[in-house]
Amino acid sequence: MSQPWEPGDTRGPLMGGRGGRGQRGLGPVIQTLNVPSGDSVPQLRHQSPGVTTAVPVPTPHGATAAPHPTATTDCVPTAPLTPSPVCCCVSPQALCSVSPQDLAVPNTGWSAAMCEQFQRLLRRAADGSWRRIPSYRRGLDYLPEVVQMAVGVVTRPGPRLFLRSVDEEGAGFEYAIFLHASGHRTQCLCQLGPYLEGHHGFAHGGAIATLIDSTVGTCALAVAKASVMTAKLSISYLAPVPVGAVVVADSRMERHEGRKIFLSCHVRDTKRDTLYAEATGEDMWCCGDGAGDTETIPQNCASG
Ligand SMILES: CCCCCCCCCCCC(=O)SCCNC(=O)CCNC(=O)[C@H](O)C(C)(C)COP(=O)(O)OP(=O)(O)OC[C@H]1O[C@@H](n2cnc3c(N)ncnc32)[C@H](O)[C@@H]1OP(=O)(O)O
Repeated sequence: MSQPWEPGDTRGPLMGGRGGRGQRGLGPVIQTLNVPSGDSVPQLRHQSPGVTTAVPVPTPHGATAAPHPTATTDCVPTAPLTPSPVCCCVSPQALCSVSPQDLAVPNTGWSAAMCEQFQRLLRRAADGSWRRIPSYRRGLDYLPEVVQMAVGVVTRPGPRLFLRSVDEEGAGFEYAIFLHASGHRTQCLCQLGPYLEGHHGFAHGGAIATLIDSTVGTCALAVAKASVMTAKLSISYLAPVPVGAVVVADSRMERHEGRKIFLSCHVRDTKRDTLYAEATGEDMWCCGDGAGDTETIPQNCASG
């Protein structure tokens, strides 16, 4: 299996240094939840040291999306990007009104295999059967339409999402989650970077668990349209995942009872030759009494 970096490969995050996301320190305050629709890819950022440029890229429908503003290009801070000692929730970018940066798009840390699979999944999504879910650094901006239903309009920055805790492109989790039109299935295309290594050359089991939990959790969120918590996760690790490998975690709802949503997840290579892990999970939505079938799952726990 090909690795995204080789020693001396200047594409790699270990050579590229920090700040590949175009931001350092804390991210911008989220002013709006109007994010790009799930099936368009707003930008592919090309990078040279110290410069991040938004360039248009083709959408899956063949149109060319306008460059999406980034904090780096449109919101250049005038102070060093270090967290404020007074309030950890305010950054130099906080006054900017840019939209949050969608990170579920190609960057310089994505391997050719990752880009190829991403394009394949975008093509598959073009008929509306799937859609790409934008992904942001902060959890509350994640799956915004679902979160908004669960907790109302978000007016402050959410906590930083664990999977987006590594800024260096390609070093940690690089991923894009696709949601099936049924709302009961998610697929996460993921490249596991070198900071996720456990045994030499292989991804840490906790990283695999994180990938699975996030894919399953996103599926549960989409089903419940409300806040959910993972109550149980059982994983069988069947084969080690090489660092740098591109995998697909495929999760679906199996059934639900009351507040519990039962889900399954399989992690495979992109050719489906290797089953790396299989898992079952139970997520519980965190308000209301629950219900016996999908139709009666509370659509808005905040008001129901
Ligand atoms: C926002 C953007 C995000 C954006 C991110 C989106 C994707 C990322 C998803 C990440 C998900 C996570 O990592 S979540 C973080 C990891 N998970 C957690 O921290 C959960 C910790 N556990 C809890 O908070 C709690 O135990 C809950 C919520 C799971 C359940 O507590 P509860 O609501 O008080 O329920 P309780 O009354 O005790 O029990 C109700 C019924 O459920 C059963 N039950 C209770 N707990 C469990 C359990 N762990 N496993 C099985 N069954 C259980 C009880 O036996 C009982 O059955 P009966 O008597 O009725 O038959």
